[in-house]
Amino acid sequence: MALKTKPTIGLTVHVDKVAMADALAGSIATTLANAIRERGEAVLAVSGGSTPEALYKRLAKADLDWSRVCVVLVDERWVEPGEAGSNETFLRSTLMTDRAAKARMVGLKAPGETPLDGLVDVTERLSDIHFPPDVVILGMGDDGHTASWFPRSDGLDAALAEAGPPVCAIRAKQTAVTGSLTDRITLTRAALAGAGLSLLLIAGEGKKAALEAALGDGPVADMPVRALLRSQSDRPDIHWTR
Ligand SMILES: O=C1O[C@H](COP(=O)(O)O)[C@@H](O)[C@H](O)[C@H]1O
Repeated sequence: MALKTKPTIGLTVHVDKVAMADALAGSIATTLANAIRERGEAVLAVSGGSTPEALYKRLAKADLDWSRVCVVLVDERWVEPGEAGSNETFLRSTLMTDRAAKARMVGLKAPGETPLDGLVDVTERLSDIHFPPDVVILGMGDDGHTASWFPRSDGLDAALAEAGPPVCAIRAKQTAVTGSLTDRITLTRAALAGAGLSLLLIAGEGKKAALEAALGDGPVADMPVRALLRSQSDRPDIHWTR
């Protein structure tokens, strides 16, 4: 059961991650099905992280023509599939199972020492994908990053630009909150803006405090999720659970 609380924040609270999954899987599947009916295909952009795991496993069972769904990663660490931290590996073992195994998945890791080296390949890979996606599932870090839009990172301006390429390289700065970070590649705000359904999923008291901070005053560069929270058109629906 989902309870609407704190209307100033606009946060939907769920009792746990399974309840969050049950509450959201239906509207995600319906949005994808509508896109398939209208365009013949649907695009689902997905984040890694621990919060959406139950949702992905639940969504994988949805009665949908998954052969017409393209699943694209929102962001990726610059590691090979199978290596620690790979979002692609996480998605293959959670979402790309059951009925959803028929979907096409587009990962963001390409050959190259760094994300900048791989950018041309990944941009080419994304060239036949319909942007904005029909559904975007985002998470948020304690530092206020979403996707791989890290505070004060090299590449953040490109990530937050309202027009431009769909993907960019990110080199995050090490902070007390995040520790050391692997270089990342991420979809940009330009790619994600205007999605049919945009969801920001967060879990835990720490993330709730981070959300409250992000909803307060301060530079976008300090908590890049603010770029979306302050947007009239691209503000995601926010869902929280313990
Ligand atoms: O670093 C990342 O973390 C966030 C959130 O992760 P969670 O474990 O709190 O759910 C995720 O959305 C993002 O894709 C990832 O790069």
